[in-house]
Amino acid sequence: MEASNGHEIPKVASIKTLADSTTFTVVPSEYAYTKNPNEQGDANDPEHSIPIIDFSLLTSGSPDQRAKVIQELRRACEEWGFFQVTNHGVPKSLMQSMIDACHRFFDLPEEEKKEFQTRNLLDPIKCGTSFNVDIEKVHLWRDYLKVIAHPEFNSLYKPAGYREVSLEFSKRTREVATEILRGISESLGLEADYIAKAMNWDRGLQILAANYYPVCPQPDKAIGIPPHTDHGLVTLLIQNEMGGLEVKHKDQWVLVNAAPGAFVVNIGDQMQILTNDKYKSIWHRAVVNNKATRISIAVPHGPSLDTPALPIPEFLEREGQAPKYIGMTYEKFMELQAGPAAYVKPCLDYLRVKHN
Ligand SMILES: O=C(O)CCC(=O)C(=O)O
Ligand SMILES: [Fe+2]
Repeated sequence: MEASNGHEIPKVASIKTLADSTTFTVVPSEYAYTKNPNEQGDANDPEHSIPIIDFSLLTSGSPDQRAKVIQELRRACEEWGFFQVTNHGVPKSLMQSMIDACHRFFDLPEEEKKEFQTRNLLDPIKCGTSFNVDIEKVHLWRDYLKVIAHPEFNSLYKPAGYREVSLEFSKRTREVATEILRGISESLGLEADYIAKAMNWDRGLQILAANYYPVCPQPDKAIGIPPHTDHGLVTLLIQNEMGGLEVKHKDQWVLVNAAPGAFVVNIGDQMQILTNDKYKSIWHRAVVNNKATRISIAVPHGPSLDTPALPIPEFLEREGQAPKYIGMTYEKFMELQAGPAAYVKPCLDYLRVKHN
């Protein structure tokens, strides 16, 4: 970027560099973000805990057990849009290795990360800081690394071990996501593979999106990721020992206390479209802390890029509903979400059918 006097304006440094470089006692003004204290949920309220789905009963339970879990899944999707998945069979050690590999990437010297800094949304590998430093008003206390793992597997060649670990992690996570999608399909009264077929899941997008949140001297005055919804069908998330994911539930922000080794799963925008608002894509955010670096890996799974999601006809017919959304390819939708339009109103609102 160039200023009017022709001088280069330095790009915003990674927040890691900034946080490592000085002993900050205050959040720099470019990062100042205010949260509404009245919306903070009570962390001790037992009601404020996202539902737990026992994955083993989906795949190897008796038909009765499976039917019961599908009911629980339906309730979790309707009432929360977020749930934890336990007993999924992905080894804790693999999850930990994936977090460690991403940590080693963020720890590379800034010079070595530069080659992966790009602005193009769908580049197979990209790293950067904040969200959209060119247009945003407030910078986020977060660096990221996004690698597309499906339909084509991509990988970094450094740090050592990243390729092997991310290949195994992306495969195993995708298997879990596929089963969850089957369960969600059934919970809507459809064939288990209905959504996968309609969304061209075999060519579907899977992104390994790692977030790095350094220690912040004033956690209440900055934000890791502000309120947003995820663009895909379902996102599966893991994190290191530091919490920070908050979910908007009944107008309050609820901190997700995930069991160690569990996946945190949430419904994305494409699923809200398919279900004509029955399963909503829930607002969530990442807060930062003043104790230790937090790393999360969000793994959004979506349709193939050329597939437009539309409310499911069989579902509409059964519910006697008119479609609430028009179609847009997943690629166009992602572009919309990454651009200035997303600051004007939620992206789903651009697709809502207008009734006169
Ligand atoms: O770090 C987290 O817990 C949330 C990450 C997230 O929401 C995202 O990457 O979309
Ligand atoms: Fe998210």
